[in-house]
Amino acid sequence: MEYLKAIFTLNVAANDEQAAKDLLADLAAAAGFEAFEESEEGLTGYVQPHLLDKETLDEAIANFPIVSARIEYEMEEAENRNWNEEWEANGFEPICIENKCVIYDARHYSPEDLPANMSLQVAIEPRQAFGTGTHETTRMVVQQLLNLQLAGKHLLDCGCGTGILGIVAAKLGAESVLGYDIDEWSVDNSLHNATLNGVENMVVVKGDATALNAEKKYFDVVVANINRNILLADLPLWVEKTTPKGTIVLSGFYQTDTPILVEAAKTLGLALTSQKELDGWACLTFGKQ
Ligand SMILES: C[S@@+](CC[C@H](N)C(=O)[O-])C[C@H]1O[C@@H](n2cnc3c(N)ncnc32)[C@H](O)[C@@H]1O
Repeated sequence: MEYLKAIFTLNVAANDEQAAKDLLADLAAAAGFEAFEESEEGLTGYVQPHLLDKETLDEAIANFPIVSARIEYEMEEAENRNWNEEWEANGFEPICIENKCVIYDARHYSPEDLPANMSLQVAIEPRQAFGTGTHETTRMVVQQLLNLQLAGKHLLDCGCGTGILGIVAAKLGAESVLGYDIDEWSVDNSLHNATLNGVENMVVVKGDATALNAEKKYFDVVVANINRNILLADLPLWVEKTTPKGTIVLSGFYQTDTPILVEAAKTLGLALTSQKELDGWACLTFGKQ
C-alpha cells in the first residue's frame, strides 16, 4: 500500500509544543492521517491517498487557536508499513464502557483477567485497522449502541475498521450486520474479529457507500464513524437505506462541526435525538421520521 507523506511545521513556544503536537495529531486523524513520526524533517504524517480529507485538514489548521501550522502538500510516496506494529505487539488495556461492556485485546488478555461486572465482553485484535475503543469516537458510538434496543434489528456499519461496532451490535442481539470499509485490511480484520467473538451474522464488504446502491435491504440502525466530509457526502444514501423510524448514529468529527451535520441531517428529514461530546469529538444520533 502506498502512503502520502506530509510535513507539519509548528510555530509555538517550546513549553507549548507537546500540547500543540497532540492537538495537531488529533486534527490530522480527523482528516484521515494514520500515523505521526518525529523525523529530522519535522513532524511527519502519513495518509493513504484516497483517505486524505484535505478540506477538513485545511479548515482545522486555519482554526487552530494556539499555533499556526503549515503543511507541505508536495507529498511523497512512503513505503508500505504497519504503523500499529509496535502498539499491536504490546496490546491495549481493556476498555470499559458504561459499566456494561469491556473491549479487550484477546492476544494479551483472557476473559478471566477482565472486570467481573461487565455483561458484554468484546474481543478485538486490531491489525492495521482502527477501532478498539481507545478513541473517543468509537467509545461514544458503542455507548449509543448500548442504549438502543437492537434485538432483531438490521444494522449497517459504515467504515467498519476492526468491525467493533457491528460486533457490539450483534452481541446485543442485532439480527444481521452489514459492514463495509474502503480499506482491505479493515475488511479482513473485521471478519477475523467477528469470528473471534463467535459472531456469525455479520457480512463485511470492501467498498464505499456506492456499494449500497446494489443493496436491496433496508437497515433499522446505521452507524458511521468516519469524518465530517464523508459523513456529509454519504448521509443521503444512508437515509435512503434506513427504515422509517430507524436510527442513524454519526461520529468522527469535532464538536465545532456539529451544527453543519445537524443542518444537513435536518434537510434530509432526520430529527436529532441525542448528542454526546468527549474531548472535543462529537457523536450525534438521529431518528428518521
Ligand atoms: C475512524 S475509523 C472507524 C472504525 C470503527 N468503525 C470505529 O468506530 O472505531 C474510519 C474507518 O472508515 C474507513 N473509511 C474511510 N473513508 C471511507 C469511505 N469513504 N467509505 C467507507 N469506509 C471509509 C477507514 O478505512 C476506517 O476503517
